[in-house]
Amino acid sequence: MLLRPEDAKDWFYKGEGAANIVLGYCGSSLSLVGKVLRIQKVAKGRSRSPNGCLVLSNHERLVWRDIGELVECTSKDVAARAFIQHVMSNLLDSKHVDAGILVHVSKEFLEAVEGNIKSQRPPWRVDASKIDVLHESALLISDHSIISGTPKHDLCIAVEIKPKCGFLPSSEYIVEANAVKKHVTRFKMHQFLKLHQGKISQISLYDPLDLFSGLKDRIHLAITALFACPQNNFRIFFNGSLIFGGLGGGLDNTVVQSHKAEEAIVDLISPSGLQLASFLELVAEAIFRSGILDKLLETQQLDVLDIEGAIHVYYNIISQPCVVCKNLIDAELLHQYSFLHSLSLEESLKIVRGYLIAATAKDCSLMISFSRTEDGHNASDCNSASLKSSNQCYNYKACFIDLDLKPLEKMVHYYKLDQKIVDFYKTSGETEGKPSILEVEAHLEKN
Ligand SMILES: O=P(O)(O)O[C@@H]1[C@@H](OP(=O)(O)O)[C@H](OP(=O)(O)O)[C@H](O)[C@H](OP(=O)(O)O)[C@H]1OP(=O)(O)O
Ligand SMILES: Nc1ncnc2c1ncn2[C@@H]1O[C@H](COP(=O)(O)OP(=O)(O)OP(=O)(O)O)[C@@H](O)[C@H]1O
Ligand SMILES: [Zn+2]
Repeated sequence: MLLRPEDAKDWFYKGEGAANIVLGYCGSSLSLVGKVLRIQKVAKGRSRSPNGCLVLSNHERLVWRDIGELVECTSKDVAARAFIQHVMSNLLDSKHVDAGILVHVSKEFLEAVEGNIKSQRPPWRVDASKIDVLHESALLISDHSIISGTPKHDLCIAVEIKPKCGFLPSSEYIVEANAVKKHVTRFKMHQFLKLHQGKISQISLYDPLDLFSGLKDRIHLAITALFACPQNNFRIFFNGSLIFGGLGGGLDNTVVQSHKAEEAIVDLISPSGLQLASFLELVAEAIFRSGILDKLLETQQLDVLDIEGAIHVYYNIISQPCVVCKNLIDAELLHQYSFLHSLSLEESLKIVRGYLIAATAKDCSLMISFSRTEDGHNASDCNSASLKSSNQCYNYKACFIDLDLKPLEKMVHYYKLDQKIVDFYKTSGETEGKPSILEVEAHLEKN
């Protein structure tokens, strides 16, 4: 399949993250109805790697050497697809993962799309990046914000949740000074840094440990907190269009969040038989029943040593002196880390592979779409959830998105960011259950 300039009018802007733009389909081709197109972006002013170049570095090819299709990739799309298909899909269950298929896209098609969607993209995203028009392929994926086959007269509501890390690390390689990491979630600590950096205007009370708890009431609590402060962790779609949450993947550029928006959501949702509160309850019910987050948590826990351990092992792989150990004077710590540096290459590769897979699992999103069951019958590929309060049964379908491979060279960034988050939390975060100065300031500003 080749998409030509005359096809561009059938694709509309659906959203974007740091690396990709996602388009929805509004044309009439049966093979495209119910699909989205995920197109790669390139940072403005940054040159792209020429076609034909291997996507992975030599060290990355070592880490992923068991996955032949991945190591030989000369296109990011092919690599993304291979990683999802051969790694993430096995871990998360293929029924919740769609690796997509590659379609050819002409330069003229991409240029036409770029022109059509420009006004809908968040300005800061337009300033930072554009569609990579020299890229010859894009990924065609099922649109997870709708349930295909939903009768025309019925409605489909979907949520997108970016759960982030759902466990507290317990690695023995976490230094005593950072012991707080074992008690406070990374999400919470990161909130304080983001507030300080002006990336968010309010601390979210969402607790990933609630969402991953496996307990219905705590899951419900988490969903309610996400709704109260969605940032880039929560969105609602109505018949495939975003009605609540931030457009463009930013942290705090929420398009619909006012009280009015809440009313609008209620209006929109009620024809499907749901009120807002029941809808949030239904989301919690689906997560609880499906157990879909159990596998995500297991995959996140492939990060066994925490970045404070994995960073040393990373230096084994790239065969360079460990920058962390170089700056250490504590003999006991040096001794502890010398064990990590004595690991074999095979053991080191396994640890770093696990860390990178876990990093993908900590950053992906979950989309759950709902429609009413017709006469109590389930759609063939859906599960169902019902609400005690309304006695109404709903079909739902849950899928993971954004399962991209993280670059090996990001390990150093991960280490630095981790230290920055903890250091900042220790100096400015909550102390002994009392709100921090930052929280108080944010509260005062808001009121
Ligand atoms: O490091 P984190 O936890 O802040 O995660 C980054 C995300 O920030 P978040 O805190 O979720 O707002 C960040 O999200 P935003 O761009 O802020 O919406 C990206 O998902 C980034 O991944 P990548 O660089 O695009 O591969 C994410 O980077 P990775 O750490 O997943 O590589
Ligand atoms: N299969 C899909 N169905 C429906 N909507 C989708 C799908 N894939 C992506 N989207 C929408 O497009 C947005 C951007 O997609 P995605 O997260 O894949 O981009 P990204 O650039 O890889 O993100 P990141 O910033 O995490 O790297 C998502 O947040 C979601 O709202
Ligand atoms: Zn070291």
